[in-house]
Amino acid sequence: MEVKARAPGKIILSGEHAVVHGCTAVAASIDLYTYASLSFPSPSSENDDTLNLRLKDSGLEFSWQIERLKDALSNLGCPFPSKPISCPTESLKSISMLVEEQSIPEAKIALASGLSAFLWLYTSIQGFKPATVVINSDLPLGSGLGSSAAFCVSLSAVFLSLSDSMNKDRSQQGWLIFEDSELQLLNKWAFEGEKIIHGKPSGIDNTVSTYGNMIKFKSGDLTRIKSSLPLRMLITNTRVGRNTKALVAGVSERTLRHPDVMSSIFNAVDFISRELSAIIQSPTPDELSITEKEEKLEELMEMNQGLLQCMGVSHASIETILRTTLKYKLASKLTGAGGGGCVLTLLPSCILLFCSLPNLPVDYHFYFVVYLFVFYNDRCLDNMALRSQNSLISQQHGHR
Ligand SMILES: Nc1ncnc2c1ncn2[C@@H]1O[C@H](COP(=O)(O)OP(=O)(O)O)[C@@H](O)[C@H]1O
Ligand SMILES: C[C@@](O)(CCOP(=O)(O)O)CC(=O)O
Ligand SMILES: [Mg+2]
Repeated sequence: MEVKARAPGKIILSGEHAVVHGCTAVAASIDLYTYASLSFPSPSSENDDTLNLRLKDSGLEFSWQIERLKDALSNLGCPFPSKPISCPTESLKSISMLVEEQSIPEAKIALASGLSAFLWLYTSIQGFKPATVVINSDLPLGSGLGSSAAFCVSLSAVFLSLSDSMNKDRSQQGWLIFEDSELQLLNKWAFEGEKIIHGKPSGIDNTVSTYGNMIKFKSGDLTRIKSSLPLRMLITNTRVGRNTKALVAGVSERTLRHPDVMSSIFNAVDFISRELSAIIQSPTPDELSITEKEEKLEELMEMNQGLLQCMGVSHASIETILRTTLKYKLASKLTGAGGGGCVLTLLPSCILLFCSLPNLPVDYHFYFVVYLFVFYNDRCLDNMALRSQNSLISQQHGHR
């Protein structure tokens, strides 16, 4: 028996970091996914006493004897899929030891927190059953596109879909449909995984990965947003690696040193996100033309970037991209935790109009923009993949 699920990455249009401190942020899912599959061994299989995790992108494979897992995590008792709880400190210590025993190569040590999240989610939802889990991803890891959340959401989806908490009757052509309460449960579990990777996540990344589309998020509450104008964002990867946990901790330390200043900065970001979401949602045409709306969005993105600099999360590589795009009168901001990672650039409709002129190749604007970013770009997306349905899909093959 095998179950598969996928969960998308995201971009944050405004409000990263401030959202950790209770302010509003706006995020959208993107067309890059993390894929997870779970299979249980047949009774005659050789792998019936191990839990295996295969990370296809890094070419690494990890394996734990079920008895070893039971010894280390004996205090957990029965699995509790319908009651997401935070990993207790004692269990996290035991899990860290189980991860250390795997001797991860030094260059890939950042994966350790992902492995810990995996072990916590698996043992809490599925208990101590032998299984094989395979992961692969379109997303660059540690680049601000929410790979950690997509990892936790796709894992929670496969683990829950084979647990008693799922109603298996609601399937369409082999695809299991998650109803609202099940999505909520899965989002809560994914948040617990994110906590292990990030330390203090706001929950925006796992929420947008679970529900798809575009969302406004504040203090754990989500509001779905429908954009009334075609927003196109270029995503540029600086390829400077960084770690969200350290950046979030750095902002919290700065907040302790300068509480009043930081509170004003967060407050300003809150206003930016609220104004940005209002502009995105306001009907077109209204009193503002598309161009006027885009100009406002550009200004808000630039202001948000300035405030992120004040929080101490920009980076020389990000500043280089800001300067480069500014030469072409394009506005940019970092997305995600910053410190490297990815930068967003709004592609206004005047560039897009260019490509709809007769006799111009359809992809003209795309190549034009790619040309601008050729030195920096890892991946160009000309579309934010605004999804009309849940982006989570889980497919069952056969039955146990
Ligand atoms: N496909 C994956 N396989 C294993 N671990 C992953 C995967 N995707 C994400 N992770 C975990 O998440 C970490 C990156 O998360 P983070 O620093 O929050 O950056 P981002 O979420 O922006 O990509 C990785 O170092 C790893 O621990
Ligand atoms: C910085 C933050 O706002 C977003 C982090 O996103 P990412 O892990 O860099 O993709 C943290 C959070 O909201 O949990
Ligand atoms: Mg992350």
